[in-house]
Parts: sequence; C-alpha cells; structure tokens
Amino acid sequence: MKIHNLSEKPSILNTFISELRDISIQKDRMRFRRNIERIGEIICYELSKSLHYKPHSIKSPLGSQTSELPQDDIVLCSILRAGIPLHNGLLNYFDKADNAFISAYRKHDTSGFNSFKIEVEYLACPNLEGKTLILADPMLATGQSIVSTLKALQSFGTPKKIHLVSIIGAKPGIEYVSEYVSTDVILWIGTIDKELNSQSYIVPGLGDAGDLAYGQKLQQ
Ligand SMILES: O=P(O)(O)OC[C@H]1O[C@H](OP(=O)(O)OP(=O)(O)O)[C@H](O)[C@@H]1O
Ligand SMILES: O=c1cc[nH]c(=O)[nH]1
Ligand SMILES: [Mg+2]
Repeated sequence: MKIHNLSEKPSILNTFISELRDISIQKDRMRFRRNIERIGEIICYELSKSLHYKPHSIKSPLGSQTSELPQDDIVLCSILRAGIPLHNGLLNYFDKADNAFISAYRKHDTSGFNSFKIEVEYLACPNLEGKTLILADPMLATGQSIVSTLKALQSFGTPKKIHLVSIIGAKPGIEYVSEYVSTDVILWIGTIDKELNSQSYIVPGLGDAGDLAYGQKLQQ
C-alpha cells in the first residue's frame, strides 16, 4: 500500500485537523462536521492529481479550448456514521461520482473489556467492475472497519483502482490494512498518530468521531 501522509508538508489542512482534535472547539458539532467536509475537499484535490486525464474540447462564447479532464468512473463509498461529512467533502468535487454506503460498527461482546468484532449490516453499492473506488472513513484505528468493508464490497465487482481516504490513522491500524490490501492501493491520510489505547481508540486522536459529529450513541 502506498501512503500519502498529507501533513508531512505543513498546510492549511493542519488547522482543520487541529480543530477536530481540540476539546474546546470540537464540541461545536457543526464546525466539527464542516471541518471533516473541508478536509474531504482538500484530500479530494490531492487525490485528483493521480487520476487519468484526457483532452476535452469546449467552445466558449469567444473561442475554443482544450483541457485535460479526469476520465475515471468514480465510486465514492463511506462508512457510516462518521464517514458522512467526509463523503460530502469528496462529493463536492467528484460531483458525478456514483455512491455507496455501508454500516460498520464495533459490536462488543461480554467476554472481555476490549473484545469486539465489526458488524456490517447495511450495504448499498453500485457495480464496482472496472471503477475507481474511493473508500472514506475519517478514523483508521485498528483498521478492521476498512478491511471488513473491502471484504463486503468484493461481491460487487473488481475495481480498477482502490483509494482509501482517512483523516487520522494509527500506525498499527495502517499496518493491518496494508497487510490485507494489494500494493497498488493508495492511502490518502491527513495525519498519522502513534498508538491506540486499551479500548482501541487513537491516541491522541480526537475521541469518537461519529459521536462528535452526530451525538452520543448507546454502546452495543
Ligand atoms: O479502524 P477501526 O478500529 O475499525 O475504527 C474506526 C471506525 O470507528 C469509527 O466508527 P464507529 O465504530 O465509532 O462508528 P460511528 O461512526 O457510528 O460512531 C470510524 O468512523 C471507523 O468506522
Ligand atoms: O479513535 C477512534 C477509534 C474509533 N473510532 C473513533 O471515532 N475514534
Ligand atoms: Mg464506523
């Protein structure tokens, strides 16, 4: 897996990620969602440089012009719930994309303190055969949600190319995903944190992205 860590080179992106983490700012739910969306737009712009371009001619009122435009058939897929604002950010630019949505959540069992498996229940997806799949989830903690999602998407066809988009990833989770996917998969990530805590939350991370965006959920 090839990794583009966008915060390696400082940019305005760092402001938005810092606000997502900041306990004095992140409680403003609207700003939290909007920052995720803005980061989606920035990552989208960076990712767009890796697409395939062909000349396209148009007539303006005063002449004609040929520009290189992206040709890829894009399918945007995001993991509910926290993926929704990131999905919106990507869709703001890839406005002709097809879209897929999947639910993946941690189902805790009673056998241990940090014992859970990822439950995939809802999946709406177009044909992925030959498409450019962009799978988005703001948090990549253990990596299990992304791997479970990629497994669930297998029955919808084989994409020509897979891009993973995330905002904060933990090193161990990135390694887990990288062991599962093929080497030509690209991960576009806002920043990488070192570790997970005993409940598999990213440290320093930002807390629970779904809860911060949409309100606290009851544990299942
Ligand atoms: O890499 P993982 O260990 O699988 O964790 C990451 C998952 O956790 C978050 O979702 P969460 O389960 O909190 O659901 P929510 O978005 O509904 O809050 C996040 O949006 C990812 O889907
Ligand atoms: O750190 C984490 C881990 C999982 N889900 C989140 O929202 N945050
Ligand atoms: Mg989730």
